[in-house]
Amino acid sequence: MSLSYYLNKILRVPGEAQVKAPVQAPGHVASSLGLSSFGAAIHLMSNSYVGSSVKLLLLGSIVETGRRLFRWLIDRFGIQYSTTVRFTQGDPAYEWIVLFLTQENVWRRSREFVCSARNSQRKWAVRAASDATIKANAEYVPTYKKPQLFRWRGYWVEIKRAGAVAGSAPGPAYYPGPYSDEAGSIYITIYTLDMNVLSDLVEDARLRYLEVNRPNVVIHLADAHHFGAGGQTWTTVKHKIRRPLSSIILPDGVVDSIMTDAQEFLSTENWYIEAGIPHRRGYLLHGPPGSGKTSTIYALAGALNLEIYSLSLASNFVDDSFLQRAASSIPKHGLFLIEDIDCAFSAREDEDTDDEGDRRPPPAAKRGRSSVTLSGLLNVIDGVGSEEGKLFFATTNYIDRLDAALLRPGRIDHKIEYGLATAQQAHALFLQFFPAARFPQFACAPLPADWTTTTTTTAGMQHDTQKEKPTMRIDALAATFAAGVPPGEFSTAELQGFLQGHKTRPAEAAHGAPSWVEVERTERRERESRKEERRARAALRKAGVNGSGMPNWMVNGTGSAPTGRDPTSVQKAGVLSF
Ligand SMILES: Nc1ncnc2c1ncn2[C@@H]1O[C@H](COP(=O)(O)OP(=O)(O)OP(=O)(O)O)[C@@H](O)[C@H]1O
Repeated sequence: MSLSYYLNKILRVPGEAQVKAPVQAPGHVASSLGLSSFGAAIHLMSNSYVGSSVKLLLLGSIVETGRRLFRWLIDRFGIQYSTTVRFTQGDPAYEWIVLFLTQENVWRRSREFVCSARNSQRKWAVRAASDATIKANAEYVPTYKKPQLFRWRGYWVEIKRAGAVAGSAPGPAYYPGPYSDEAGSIYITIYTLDMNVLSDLVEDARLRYLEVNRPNVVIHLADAHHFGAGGQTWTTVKHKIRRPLSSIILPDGVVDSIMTDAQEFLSTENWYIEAGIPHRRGYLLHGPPGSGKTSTIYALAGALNLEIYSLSLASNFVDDSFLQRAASSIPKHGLFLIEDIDCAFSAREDEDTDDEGDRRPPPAAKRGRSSVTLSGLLNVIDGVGSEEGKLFFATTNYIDRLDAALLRPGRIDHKIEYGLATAQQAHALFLQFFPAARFPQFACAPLPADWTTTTTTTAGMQHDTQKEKPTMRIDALAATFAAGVPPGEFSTAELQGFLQGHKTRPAEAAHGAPSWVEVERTERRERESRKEERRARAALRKAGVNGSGMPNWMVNGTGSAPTGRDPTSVQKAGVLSF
């Protein structure tokens, strides 16, 4: 037989046409197994030149077959003895697993990082530096470009990621593997047959997340920057230190009433089910800017242990479908917050609200046009496609712009009005800024004239409070401050801004309030007169009159002579008289 026949026999590929060889029964079976070929090959190998070539060929075939067999075994093993789960960025479970991986120090085996300046949104960051001052500045985000194995409770777990590294600038996928089209996902594979191990891992991750975030309020924001990647809506997470409810200064009973109502709602789910009433509760906080609406909601969420899902209808990327998806992806007992809810009411957006003395900002609809329609908004509030058990909060500076359909009970169950600071609020705010405990020298004021200054430190901070001579007790100073600020004229945020400028000088703050009020009033008057001028100029432009007092069509031929129009309309603008 020829050499080509033997080679053909050895290297044949299943399914490939074979060179026909004479069949020799009973060696037929051995022949079909390739044993006769093998024997012949051995025989050939004894010939020096041909033999070594065939040996090489044979060796290569064996190695390749072994490799394929190994791959096949790994694949089968992987399919049968592992469970893979995907965590998508934007889902709360993604946050749990990110923290879990960071705590498990999986990054230690990473050899590729993205270095970036530290910021509050980074989730995968590792601050690997021995010097604490350096640590604070830069962070190293593992790319997890290659899958990594780690041990958890005796199980082998593998992590892969797809898409950009969380917290890094959007760009090409860092893991250009089979999942590269799915931005911002983490794949966890556990090598076990037991599904319970997977749920145990996820639960472990969730508990760690709750523990770490105990001192914080977690706020999920819908961020247009990331919108589109995998259709996620809640893509940005912020952690704010919990603010005590007592730090919200409102008329007596206001905060307590919201808190009690919300607590009752959360604890009476069965009652809602039995009564056939959807288990949700809506609150509307309305009033001028800087009066504490958002702060109240954050403080409540902290006290009730709820995560906030917040979006503003003034964001131009929010439309009905986005709103629907965002609402339906909020987990049970999440607090859904819509800021600037008046923005959904474009019907009345063109009304002129710049009345003299109206210090509110332009309506949300004017600041950023929302594509959300009233019916889209009502559907979301009614809970179409969303989990029940949600607290819904909305804020607005313009309650009069809201449609009656929105305000009906069942959608908005509780309306809370916020106002500009009262004397009582000014007094309380002053005491919050200057607690007697931090200013002990004011406790027994007035002091003798020969009182000398000393320097003390409180909680590691050096105060120069003693530089100010305590002539009055703190509570007396608070009363002086409250008397110096006219009630209902300034927001709490404005008073806070003034007091911040006197952090360590309570007496100066208290006695300086009246002159600050005068300065503020002057500035407001100036702002108002500038606004008035702008309004007059706009009216002129509308009427087709230029700066010379002559109609445009008379001076430069632009525009057209007013025909059939009220001839007094220009005069009504208060500028022309001809
Ligand atoms: N009633 C208040 N009690 C305590 N702090 C307040 C109060 N009102 C305002 N502040 C302070 O003023 C700042 C702005 O408050 P906040 O954002 O809650 O106001 P807002 O009413 O939500 O304003 P906007 O309508 O512009 O959203 C915060 O730093 C907050 O601490």
